[in-house]
Amino acid sequence: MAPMGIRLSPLGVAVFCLLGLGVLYHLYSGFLAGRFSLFGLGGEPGGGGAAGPAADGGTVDLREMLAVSVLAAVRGGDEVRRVRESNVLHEKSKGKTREGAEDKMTSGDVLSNRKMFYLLKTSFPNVQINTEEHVDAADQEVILWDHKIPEDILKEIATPKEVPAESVTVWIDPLDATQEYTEDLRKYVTTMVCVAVNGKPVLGVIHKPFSEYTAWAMVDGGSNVKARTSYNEKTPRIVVSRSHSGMVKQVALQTFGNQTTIIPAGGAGYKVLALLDVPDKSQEKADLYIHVTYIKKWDICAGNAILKALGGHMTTLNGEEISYTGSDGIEGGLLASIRMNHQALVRKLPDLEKTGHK
Ligand SMILES: Nc1ncnc2c1ncn2[C@@H]1O[C@H](COP(=O)(O)O)[C@@H](OP(=O)(O)O)[C@H]1O
Ligand SMILES: [Mg+2]
Repeated sequence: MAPMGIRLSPLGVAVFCLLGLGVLYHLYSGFLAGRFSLFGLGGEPGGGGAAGPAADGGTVDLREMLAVSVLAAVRGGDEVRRVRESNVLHEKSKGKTREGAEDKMTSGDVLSNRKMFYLLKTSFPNVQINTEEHVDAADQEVILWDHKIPEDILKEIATPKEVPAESVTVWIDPLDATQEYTEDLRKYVTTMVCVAVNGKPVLGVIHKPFSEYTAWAMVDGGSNVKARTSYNEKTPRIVVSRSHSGMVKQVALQTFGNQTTIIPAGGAGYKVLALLDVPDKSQEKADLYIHVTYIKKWDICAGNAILKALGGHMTTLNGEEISYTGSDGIEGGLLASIRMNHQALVRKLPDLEKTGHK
């Protein structure tokens, strides 16, 4: 008999205990989940005060992401140079592009990809990374970043810029201009990293391994590269693909007239650098970059971010902004310009669907 005349039935006690256990389980599992999400980030439990989406993957600092992206592009570039200098490229075809060109891959692509991917993945485990080449999970490499931000970045970008990790998509091109790499046309080759936030290109790094030149920029942050002082809008020099050209020459001449100079060149990274003030002697200069065939986001995201940071534009030929999330490909061609009236250029260009110039 219980005190004060209350009788406890065995069933009531069992239900009460079960309810108590349920409440304890609920409280404790929430507590553990909170701790693990913080440890996954390397943060201190109880510190920070992050809210919203940060509860899942936490935040990342874009200035740190820029430092690691530059390091990744340089380390990948070292592999690209080493393989080229060894003259053993192990060239393979991944298949054909829609237009029937060989889609090539070499040991330079694979080894650079491995370095770049794991450096970024180890440093920022919670962000989505999309890369041109397959990553072999059985061939992992743990490369640790020393958490040093180079002086030139600190000088341009004075404070950290935190964004939710889940808003970030990284695009890696471990070797742009693979076709030209196999032809030993070294000046066209670049390695690239791009960081997009909510699909918008925000950080871009383009590295030329054979000239050891690196261009980087952050939208609303800073850059180590500038636009040139003048561009020819009337009869522009137009840089175009030499190996995936489609009807680009016809489109350019039809739009700007026969006085326009066409510069065929390899690599989307190289072609964006052609629009900027780049000290590298091997770099040709152009006023516009036009592409009409299908292209992938890792080829263009870094150039798009750099142009945007410097006040320029990269859009489809219809003038639409490109979103760097979701699918890999871009269907509507490309127009890249800086210090020009981009929308006026878009209006000048023919509609490729109607003219059949795709
Ligand atoms: N029609 C197409 N289909 C697939 N990839 C294309 C393409 N046109 C261009 N590209 C890719 O975009 C990059 C720049 O091309 P281009 O030098 O012709 O301007 C190259 O990247 P990779 O060398 O990284 O493969 C190339 O393969
Ligand atoms: Mg590429």
